[in-house]
Amino acid sequence: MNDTSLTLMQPAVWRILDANFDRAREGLRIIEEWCRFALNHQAMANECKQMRQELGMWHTPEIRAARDTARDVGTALSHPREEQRTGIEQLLQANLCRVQEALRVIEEYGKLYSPSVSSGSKQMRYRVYALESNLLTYRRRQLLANARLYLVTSAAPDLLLRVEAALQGGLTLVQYRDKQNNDIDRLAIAKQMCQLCHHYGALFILNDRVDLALAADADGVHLGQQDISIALARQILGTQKIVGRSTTNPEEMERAIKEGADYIGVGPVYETPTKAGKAAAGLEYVQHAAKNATVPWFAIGGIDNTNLDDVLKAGAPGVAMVRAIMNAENPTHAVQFCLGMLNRVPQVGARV
Ligand SMILES: Cc1ncc(COP(=O)(O)OP(=O)(O)O)c(N)n1
Ligand SMILES: Cc1nc(C(=O)O)sc1CCOP(=O)(O)O
Ligand SMILES: [Mg+2]
Repeated sequence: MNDTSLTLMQPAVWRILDANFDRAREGLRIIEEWCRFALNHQAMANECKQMRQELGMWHTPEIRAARDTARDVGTALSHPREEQRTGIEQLLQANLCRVQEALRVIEEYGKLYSPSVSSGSKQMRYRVYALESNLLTYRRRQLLANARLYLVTSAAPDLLLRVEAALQGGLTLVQYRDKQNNDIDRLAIAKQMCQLCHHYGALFILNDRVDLALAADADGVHLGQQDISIALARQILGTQKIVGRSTTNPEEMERAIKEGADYIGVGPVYETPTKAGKAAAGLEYVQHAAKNATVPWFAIGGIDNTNLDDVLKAGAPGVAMVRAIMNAENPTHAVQFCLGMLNRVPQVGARV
């Protein structure tokens, strides 16, 4: 490229850089506010602030001077989706994308302006990817720590409708448990259920199958005592995903926690046709968990609204249910009722 053509295109390049420095900084500010005021997460808020300051240094007066808002044909353009965000997750995601796109533009057009700005922008884009992954992991762990009711699904002709009804009652944690479909159907259902859960801001966990959890981009997997090790599941899924483990006695609980389970199932509290043949561990095991568990845990097995109070009195901070929700006439009301009871009992100490 010769000097003349460079001079001719310079105002356009500077206008592009100016607009994208603004875009990246604004997006970062929106994410920073959430990290600071909602998550109270100093490290993530500081990372956003530092990136904004670095962008501010690259955004020199000469680039700012190229701004020509009056002639900008793009100021009135907005996508209908920009006006409507259904939840905080979507809002954060949209702004992370906005920052990543702006940094990519700066990286490319920056090559015509300053190689150091271009390469700095590329490095910053990778920092934003890391921030995105940290934010997602943090949100997952928070949702898990705060979840008190866990729906484990059973086969139903209107499975997704029932899960949606339960989500409408305020459920934030769902496990897809399917012992009868083939893998093609399982994966298709898992993907749909995952989307549904995320639409309602809930976590989606897959029972047994790490491979399908990965393929469906689930938030995690639930492993039984006969399934693969927690370490191997992490190796396959990555450190950001949740790995839960069933436990039936104090030894299994201790081992699951030592092996790094993110949460444990504690049961069966009562014998249940959903898991026929498995002896009840009883309320004594719930009491043991209440004293000893150091990760989030859910009492499971035969729990419904007739005995929930006993399970809560034994010290369970959260419960997992199949029939009480899946077979309820109205899953929304069933969830609301159980959450009402669960929330009457204050959370004693930290669950994480
Ligand atoms: C929350 C929760 N706890 C325990 C179980 C049981 O898991 P597992 O022992 O693998 O048995 P199946 O569910 O596979 O029959 C669970 N699913 N969820
Ligand atoms: C899937 C499962 N796991 C259990 C365990 O103790 O590990 S009990 C259970 C079934 C729970 O079903 P319901 O709520 O219908 O009794
Ligand atoms: Mg299992």
